[in-house]
Formats: sequence, structure tokens, C-alpha cells
Amino acid sequence: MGLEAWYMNCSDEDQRKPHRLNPNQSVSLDELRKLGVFYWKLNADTYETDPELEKIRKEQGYSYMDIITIERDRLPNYEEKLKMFYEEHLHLDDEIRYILDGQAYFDVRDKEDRWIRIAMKKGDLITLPAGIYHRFTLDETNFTKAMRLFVGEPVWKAYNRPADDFDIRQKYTSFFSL
Ligand SMILES: CSCCC(=O)/C(O)=C/O
Ligand SMILES: [Fe+2]
Repeated sequence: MGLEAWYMNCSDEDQRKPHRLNPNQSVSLDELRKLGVFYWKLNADTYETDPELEKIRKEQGYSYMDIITIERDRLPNYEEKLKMFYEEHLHLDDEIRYILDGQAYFDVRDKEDRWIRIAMKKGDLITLPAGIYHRFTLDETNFTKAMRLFVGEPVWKAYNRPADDFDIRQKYTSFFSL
């Protein structure tokens, strides 16, 4: 199955739960594309030698890459980082993540400011555009290993909402007609 995404309910249950509406309201890749979110499915078992990944990196200029394992006891300051990742924020650059193992959720805001939950599984590569409000959480399996890609030297700085006056936010909203 391809990437699965859905509109979230507003319950304040554990962030790691799916938070689906009842009935479920799924979101297509086409709808995600209209928000500037792009997706590739790759073979994560061969990521070290995968020509498809190489091609994407070359074409998109993703010169930088590192790998982060998000798991208690593996990631320094695990609780603090997870809390930070789940604060609604934006970046000045695209966020590009490739899930090598495990799974996790990225949440993005749609044009009406509703949360869309994107279920990322092994082999999923996603790009979130600079200026989009989003957040990240592990799911109930509590483990993921992801490749972080970047054009040039990475800048991890996150700006929590509200960041509406930032140029990049204005650029994002006008480009995607929000
Ligand atoms: C899977 S990488 C950790 C999440 C992250 O870096 C980020 O910026 C989330 O929005
Ligand atoms: Fe982010």
C-alpha cells in the first residue's frame, strides 16, 4: 500500500495514537501535493547502494545526509526532543525525511488549518516545504530510524507557531494560495 494520510480528530489522547476521525477521512497524495508535500517510495533495505535514492539526491541537490534513530535509550535527550518535535513549527528550508526502519507520523496543516496525519513507514521518503506548519511524533511502536537530507549545510532551527510574519511563511502561503 502507498502512503496513508487522514484528517485528525481533536481529542487530547496520547499523541502516538492514530487520532482518526470516525468515519475515517483519508487524504490523497494529490491533496498533499497541493500543500507542497511530496512523496517517494523506495527500498530501504538497499538504501546504501540504491540508485533510485542517488538519482533523487542528485536531481534535488540533497548533498547532506545523516541518520537519526529515535528510540528511548538511543537518542540523547529523548523526551525533550520528542516534545520539541511535536510543537507546531516551521523551518526556513524543506524538511526531507526517509524512513529506513520503524514508523512515525508527520502532521501538516491544510489550507483550512486542519491537521492531516501522515503515516510514514519503512521506505517512505517525504518532503515538507519550507514555511509549512507541521510537527512530528513517534507512533505506538516507539521506534523509527530516519535519514535526514538537506540541500547544503543543514539548518535544524525550528520556529514555533506563530511565525506568520516570517518571509518564508508569506512565500509558502502565497505560492500555495492558502
Ligand atoms: C524524523 S526526524 C525528527 C523530526 C524533525 O527533525 C522535525 O523537524 C520534525 O518536524
Ligand atoms: Fe520540522
